Order: sequence, then C-alpha cells, then structure tokens
Amino acid sequence: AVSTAGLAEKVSIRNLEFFYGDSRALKNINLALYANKTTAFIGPSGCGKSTLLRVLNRMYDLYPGQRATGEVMFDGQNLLDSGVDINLLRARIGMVFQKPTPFPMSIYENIAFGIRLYERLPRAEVDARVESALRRAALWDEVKDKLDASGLGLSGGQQQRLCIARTVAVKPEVILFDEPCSALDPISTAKIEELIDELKQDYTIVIVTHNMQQAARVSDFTTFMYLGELVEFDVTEKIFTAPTDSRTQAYITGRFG
Ligand SMILES: Nc1ncnc2c1ncn2[C@@H]1O[C@H](COP(=O)(O)OP(=O)(O)OP(=O)(O)O)[C@@H](O)[C@H]1O
Repeated sequence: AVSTAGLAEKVSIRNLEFFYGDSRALKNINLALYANKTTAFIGPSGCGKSTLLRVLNRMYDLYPGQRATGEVMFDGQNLLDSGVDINLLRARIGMVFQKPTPFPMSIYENIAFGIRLYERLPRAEVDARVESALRRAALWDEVKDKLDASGLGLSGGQQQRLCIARTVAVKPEVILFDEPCSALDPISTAKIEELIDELKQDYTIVIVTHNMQQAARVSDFTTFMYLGELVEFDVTEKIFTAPTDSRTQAYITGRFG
C-alpha cells in the first residue's frame, strides 16, 4: 500500500468515468490528489491523461457530447455537479497549457486581466499582485523594466512563465500543468521544473508529461494510466524503480508508448 498517512486529500476522485459521445475514455478512476504535493500522470499516447486533467477544471464543459460521471470531491463539493460555478472553479483550479498562450496585450495586462475577471481591486493592489505573481513565476527580474511591452515579444520559456504568473495571480489552490515544457528548450524546461518544485509549497500540483525523467524529477506521486484505466498510483520513486504492475514496468522501460 502507498504510504500517504498524514497527508491531506485536496481532491478525491471516485468512480470517475468520462465519455466522448459514446466512447468511454476514462474507466472507473479512483485517485486522491494530496495537498502541497505534485502528482504526475504518465502513460502512452491516448491513455487518457489529458482527459483526466481536463475533468478537474471542467474544461470539457465547452464541448457538447462530452460528459463525466462519478465524483470529484473538492472541499466537500462534487465538481461534476451541475450547480458548480465554473468561473470560480477555474480560479481555484488553474491550468497551464502545453503551448504558452499569452494574450495579445502587455505583460502587465496579461496578469491584471485575469485578476480583474475575479476581483475588483484598487490599482495599487493590482500592481502589487502583478509583481508578486511575476516574482513567484521567476520572471520579475527579466520583465520589471518592460511591463508595458507585449507578452508576445517574450521568448517561449518566458511566455510560459508569464502564463504561470497569470495562473498564480488569481490565487488558485490547485494548478494543473498539461505538458508545460513540451514546446520549450532544455534551459527553459529546467526553469519551469524548478518553479513547479517551489510552487508546491503553496499549491497542489498535477502535471501531465510524456517525459519520464521529468515526472521522476518533479513529482512526489505518479499515476500510470493505460487505455483509460488507472493502472498504478504510487510514490514516484517506487513507480520508477519497482512498479507493481507489469504494464507500468513495460512502459517505464520503454517497451511501449
Ligand atoms: N475530442 C475528442 N473526441 C473524441 N475522442 C477523443 C477526444 N479527445 C480525446 N479523445 C480520445 O480519448 C482517449 C484519451 O485521450 P487523451 O487525449 O486524454 O489521451 P492522452 O493520454 O492525454 O494522450 P496524449 O499523450 O497523446 O496527449 C483517446 O482514445 C482519444 O482518442
């Protein structure tokens, strides 16, 4: 059994199923995400990693024909319930995407815009929040003298840190990373990984990655998925050194995927 004694469950997923039309992409998923820990989702292409991540902030709501059943408990509420305030949910469970997606506006506005979606704050407080978010995302020193320049003028790695700053600025509790480094060079990747490691002091983090070294470096727990099923969940080191299931073993040794 996985030793999780003393850890707080931030999100508890129970009997989760997910459908694209008639096609079932997630089968009876049961999983806990622990507070102030990083959980990686790994597995071969098409196994359902992104689908599971997108359930956690109801991303699928935008698409007709996609639906989830079961429970995703977060602070005593089932996130899948129809009464859930989706905007509030996405402020509490933020997401960083694969490709950096800054808005076509200034660096400052990229962050202030997100804050204003959720809160009305005096300008000085917005300024302070923008600065602290940029510091948190390890970008402040590089941009403090050009906050009015376009976010699109930053390098790919800087753009991704800007997106992380934008997510952090609305004070989420959980941050979902969907292959956040797949478009980045090794140096930018190392920066983002370092950042993820620091962010877990204050947030609960989930990361989908194809890069097993990355999963091994940044996560505390790892979930191996295969064909829509959660095959194995364990402490990351255990998954990568002594997995229980033969399919996990096959994947981590490069025999498929
Ligand atoms: N919009 C969609 N409509 C129909 N089926 C979809 C859709 N998106 C994903 N699927 C299917 O759901 C399953 C899970 O896909 P998902 O993208 O979650 O896998 P993944 O593990 O994230 O894959 P990858 O590593 O390639 O990103 C796959 O069989 C995929 O073909």
